[in-house]
Amino acid sequence: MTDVLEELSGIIAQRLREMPEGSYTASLAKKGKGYVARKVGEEAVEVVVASLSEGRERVVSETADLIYHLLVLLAMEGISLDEVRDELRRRMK
Ligand SMILES: N=c1c2ncn([C@@H]3O[C@H](COP(=O)(O)OP(=O)(O)OP(=O)(O)O)[C@@H](O)[C@H]3O)c2ncn1[C@@H]1O[C@H](COP(=O)(O)O)[C@@H](O)[C@H]1O
Repeated sequence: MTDVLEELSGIIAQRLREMPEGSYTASLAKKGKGYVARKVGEEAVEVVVASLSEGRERVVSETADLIYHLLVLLAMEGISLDEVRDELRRRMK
């Protein structure tokens, strides 16, 4: 079974290459890396707020938003999930 993060990263990379009409990823990319970076910050704050006061379902939903936006930012930086996996592996005790 394909890893969902891997699959989503592949879809995001395709959207960034093809920039199709109606794609939210393409619309983010058009606004630039600074905008996407700020979205990652906003989504992170939404995870914090959900965790402090909105319950676990909202935490799961906001975490999914955060991970999606983070994957878009990584793709725009040219960083693969494998690079992040390698870094996590390197620091694992
Ligand atoms: N996983 C996601 C995903 N998670 C969250 N979001 C979008 O992220 C936005 C987060 O909501 P916000 O209220 O923070 O943002 P907004 O007000 O809609 O937009 P802004 O004007 O603030 O940028 C929503 O519009 C969600 O639809 C996502 N959009 C797309 N995907 C997946 O990404 C892939 C490519 O999608 P498209 O680029 O749309 O084809 C597909 O597999 C999608 O399922």
